[in-house]
Amino acid sequence: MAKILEVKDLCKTFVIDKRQNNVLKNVNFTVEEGDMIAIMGPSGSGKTTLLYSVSGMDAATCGSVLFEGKDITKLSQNELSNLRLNEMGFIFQQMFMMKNLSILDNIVLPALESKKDNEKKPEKIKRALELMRKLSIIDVADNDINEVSGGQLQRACICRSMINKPRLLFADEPTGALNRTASGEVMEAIVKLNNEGTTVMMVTHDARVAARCKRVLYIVDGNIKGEFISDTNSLITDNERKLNNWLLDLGW
Ligand SMILES: Nc1ncnc2c1ncn2[C@@H]1O[C@H](COP(=O)(O)OP(=O)(O)OP(=O)(O)O)[C@@H](O)[C@H]1O
Repeated sequence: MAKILEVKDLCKTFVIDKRQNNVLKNVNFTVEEGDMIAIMGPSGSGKTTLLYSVSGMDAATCGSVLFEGKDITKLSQNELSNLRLNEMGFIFQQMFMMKNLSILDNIVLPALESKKDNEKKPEKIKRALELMRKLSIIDVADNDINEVSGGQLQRACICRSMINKPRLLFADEPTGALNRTASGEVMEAIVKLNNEGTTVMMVTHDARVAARCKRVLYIVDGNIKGEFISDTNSLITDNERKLNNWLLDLGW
């Protein structure tokens, strides 16, 4: 498998009132095409900072982040925004959407911003509708964002994150604000996209969610302390039990 992301000696330090907080300390890992990785760890261990640093949303303090061989820490702000718009998708716990647009219009919006493909607007709308059908939210295409459930809204956010056919999907606690049923539906959607070839890297506190991933990296105090590889041949419940035991051993 080709490497899509190579993180080498990544450090991130925040300075507040001249006080340094070394949040990421020489982090190294690789993400291969088709991977689905969960980042877990105690609160404040640096999970979100890691996600933001490797996706170029936040600047690294030192080290390198190779996205398909290109070091994104060396890119200009403009190059980074283009890369994020066209090659990366983002899902957050807070489902930021434009209030004055329908669900469909929200999903299409990043495609209208992108010059990646030479597509006309009707083709972009067609693609958005296909994504909505795949994630079982086609019925709410014309609804306002306050006329859908939390699970539907998050699946709409996933459609939006996929509209420019990203190579890598980043998710920060994508199920954090959802009940168990909606969380299950959102995970089904993400697993489906991963099965179709989208590489996924997500932060989660939920072992049930992480158990659906192929790998789990456990981060403590800005360092990766261990890696769990899912047994894809075992039942999801068995994998979840093994993951829970592994997390307990690490002090979770
Ligand atoms: N923009 C920022 N400016 C200053 N410090 C920050 C910033 N973002 C994060 N930090 C600090 O970095 C550390 C790690 O935060 P981060 O949000 O990455 O942890 P986390 O593992 O995702 O936590 P949680 O599970 O609670 O969301 C914390 O000490 C936090 O205060």
